[in-house]
Amino acid sequence: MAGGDILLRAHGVLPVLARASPCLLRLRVPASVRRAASPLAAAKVDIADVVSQLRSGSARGAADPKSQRRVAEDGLAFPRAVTGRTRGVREEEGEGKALELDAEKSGGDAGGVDGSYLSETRFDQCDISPLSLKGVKDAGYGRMTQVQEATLPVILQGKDVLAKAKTGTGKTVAFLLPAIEVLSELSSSQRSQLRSSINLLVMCPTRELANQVAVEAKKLLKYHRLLGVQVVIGGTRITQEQRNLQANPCQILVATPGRLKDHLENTPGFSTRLKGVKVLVLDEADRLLDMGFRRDIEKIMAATPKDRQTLLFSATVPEEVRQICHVAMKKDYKFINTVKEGDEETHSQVSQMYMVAPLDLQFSILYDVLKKHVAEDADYKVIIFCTTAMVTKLVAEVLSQLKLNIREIHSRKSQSARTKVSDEFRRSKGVILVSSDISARGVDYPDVTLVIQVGIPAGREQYIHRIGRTGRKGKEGQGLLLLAPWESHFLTSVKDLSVSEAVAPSVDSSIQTEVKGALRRVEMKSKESAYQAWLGYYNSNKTIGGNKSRLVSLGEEFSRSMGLAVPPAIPKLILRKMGLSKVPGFRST
Ligand SMILES: Nc1ncnc2c1ncn2[C@@H]1O[C@H](COP(=O)(O)OP(=O)(O)OP(=O)(O)O)[C@@H](O)[C@H]1O
Repeated sequence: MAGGDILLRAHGVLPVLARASPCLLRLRVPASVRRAASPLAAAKVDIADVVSQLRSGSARGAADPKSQRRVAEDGLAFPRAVTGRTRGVREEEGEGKALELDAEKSGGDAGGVDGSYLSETRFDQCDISPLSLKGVKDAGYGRMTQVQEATLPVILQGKDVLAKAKTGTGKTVAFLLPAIEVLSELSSSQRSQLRSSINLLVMCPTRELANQVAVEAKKLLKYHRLLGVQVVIGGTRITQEQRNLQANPCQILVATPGRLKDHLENTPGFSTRLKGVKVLVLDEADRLLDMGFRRDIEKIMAATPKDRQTLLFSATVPEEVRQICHVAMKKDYKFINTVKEGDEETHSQVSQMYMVAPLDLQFSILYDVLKKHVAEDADYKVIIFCTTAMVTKLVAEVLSQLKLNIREIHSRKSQSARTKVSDEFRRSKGVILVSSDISARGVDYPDVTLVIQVGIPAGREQYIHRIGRTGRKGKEGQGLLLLAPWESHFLTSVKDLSVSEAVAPSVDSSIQTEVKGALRRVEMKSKESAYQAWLGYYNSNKTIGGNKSRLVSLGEEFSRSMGLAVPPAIPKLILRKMGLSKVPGFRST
């Protein structure tokens, strides 16, 4: 087999499965090699083959001096010597033509194990106030990240900005810092006119993310005595928030859309306060502008002044968002894209694998992969993403029964439980977080070693955001997407990313026995709820939900994977809501 055909990287989940020597696992296949072939087109590679070729040096990994040089050229392993503007940043004005900035000089990835996600520019070389600079220094930031360097001057010019940059590369500071500068430069007469108004409004799709943004804002505001930040999020008592908003009105508000709309409709004086908005930020803009949030966001935007400055940030900007972003921004907005053309939207230092296995083996495979990962890395920190809240609960319960150190987070948990688990996971190592998509975007948990996605992700963007919980700030990470054979069509939507196939391990019988025992100990109620939620999720999937009789048999397969011989009955009302009441094969209560 030619070395160039090898797509499996030598670090990641793969070695766990291959039981390969750990020293080999640090070898890296450069992006140029991975890009040279389509991962999905590649034949399955025998793991022993890969390991032996890497050992003999015939595989084009970083062990080969030539490819080491190539790695350096790609900017993957060594810092690039750069001066001036951020390399590879594409700036585009409104609907106008793309402007390539020094694109020919740009290397490969914006990320790298050595910190090359940072630009050459230090914060103290920028036009920011001494108060902000002191806050930035205290936060421990010396050099700007590439997205910060690229967006700061444009935002300070007062332009609306749509910015795209890879996950974990500092987008929060990129919008907060210039927005704080805009506020701190308001003259004292403007300030007194705007008294008690909200001048910076940041919208986030999840509560955890809103809290995190507020924490980052507090760091930057440390020396800005006149500016304060508040958070309004769902799941907390609105009356308490109303009292806080009244007793201590702050100029900066971070919010989730539903709760903000609630305040707009029910909190006296709130809509007047929004008339003072100078800067509006949509963090995870593509998510906020999709159908789930769009109505709330439009209502909120309509309550803020038309001449505000608007900033849209995300790691993914699908074409549909480009089409509709004029709804939020002025015509001459700038699109700043720090993901170089032809580069992948995920990080090259994250090893991405997919594995296709039947549902009834997936709990055993999951347990096997986790056990090996835990044994290999004492500092393991894993996130497992599941399709729905109730499936998340079930997976967490099964894995807890298997004596793994599990935490569970999803929308059916109380907000206080969510906050507790989130804070604990942020601080900890040696722990596995089983999560629904509430942790998919934005949340910045340091040093996540492995992200596992079980079942088909809601879309390509969600896959990218979920995998982005690892490999942050240039660190290495691993990702595994576990699919059933009938879910493998999803792979076409990530075919341009370096997702390589890993062969499912042959799980030994002792693991299967342990898993069966664990499944028996999980309450029937959890299985019933997971089954209903699972059906709801796949029923609304365009490809799978289209064929109802197939959905019945897939549901039976899922229920068998939970150890049930017969699928649970479903309340009539729920079947009706899912549009499944007339489908033969579902039992109802
Ligand atoms: N200039 C900097 N130098 C070093 N670290 C930084 C810098 N700016 C931000 N960070 C840190 O980088 C981490 C990632 O930042 P952040 O969460 O804003 O990333 P992001 O691009 O918004 O990611 P996502 O796409 O997942 O939302 C945070 O821990 C943040 O404190």
